Amino acid sequence: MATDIHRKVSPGPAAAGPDEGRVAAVRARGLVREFGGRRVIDDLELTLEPGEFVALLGRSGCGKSTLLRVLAGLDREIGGEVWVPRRKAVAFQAPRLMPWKKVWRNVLLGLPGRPERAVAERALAEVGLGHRSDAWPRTLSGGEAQRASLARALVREPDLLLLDEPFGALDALTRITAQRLVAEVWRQRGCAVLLVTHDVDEALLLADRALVMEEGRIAYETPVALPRPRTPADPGFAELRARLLDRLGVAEPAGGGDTVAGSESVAAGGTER
Ligand SMILES: Nc1ncnc2c1ncn2[C@@H]1O[C@H](COP(=O)(O)OP(=O)(O)OP(=O)(O)O)[C@@H](O)[C@H]1O
Repeated sequence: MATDIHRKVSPGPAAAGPDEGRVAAVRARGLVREFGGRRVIDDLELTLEPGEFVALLGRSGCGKSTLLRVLAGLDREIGGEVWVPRRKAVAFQAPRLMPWKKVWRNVLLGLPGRPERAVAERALAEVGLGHRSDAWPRTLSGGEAQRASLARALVREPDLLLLDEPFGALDALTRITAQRLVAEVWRQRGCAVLLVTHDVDEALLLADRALVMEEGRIAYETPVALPRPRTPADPGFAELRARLLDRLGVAEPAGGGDTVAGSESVAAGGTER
């Protein structure tokens, strides 16, 4: 059914489709993924600019993880066209560390050549885990394991970092620390990030742009033009949260921020696609 569009993966740090002169970190055109004849991704269009941080929201089962796997090159049974940079890395909700390898060896897992331990140690230091380099994965806390997983992504020097609910299993405090870490890594590295999350606040704290996926497409998007660093108390945050929750079909609890009344203002600032 599908053409193997990964032949079109760009060799450079960014991806440029033949239709446009501009470079982009991700470009998907008419992307389709079917499972048993059911279209989970259905004619999806998506562009990420180099260095852009984009959050992808959507109801459970709408196809977010499927899209991420396609962009990561883990799933090639697709139709349509995708351009992604060669240097890309992915981190999942479960850290997926090999229990029989020490942390630093896990970080280097799958890297081509024979990278030196110092490469792993630099990435571990970047995520605040330099002191656990020699540890076994089972001795790490959930937050530490997730940071090791992020270090494993960072040693790939990605131009595109794909994050699939990386903080989903963390407790609230650890999650805040992990979010700040990702914000800092992104600020320092300047790579494009696509973050799948169920958490609207997380999307608004981190992203330049929030997308809502519905029935296999990007159905809605809104810029998040708030100064950084952000907190949920920032002016404009509550309105954006209300707008996104509304678009996701979730009502805010009574008293939960300055709700947006009426469909006109809900649409204001965002774009239906
Ligand atoms: N390998 C597969 N075989 C068959 N169906 C699949 C496969 N992978 C995903 N699906 C189906 O595709 C749909 C989208 O799944 P996906 O995991 O992408 O959703 P999601 O938006 O990430 O969901 P969640 O937010 O719950 O993680 C689901 O109905 C799922 O059952």
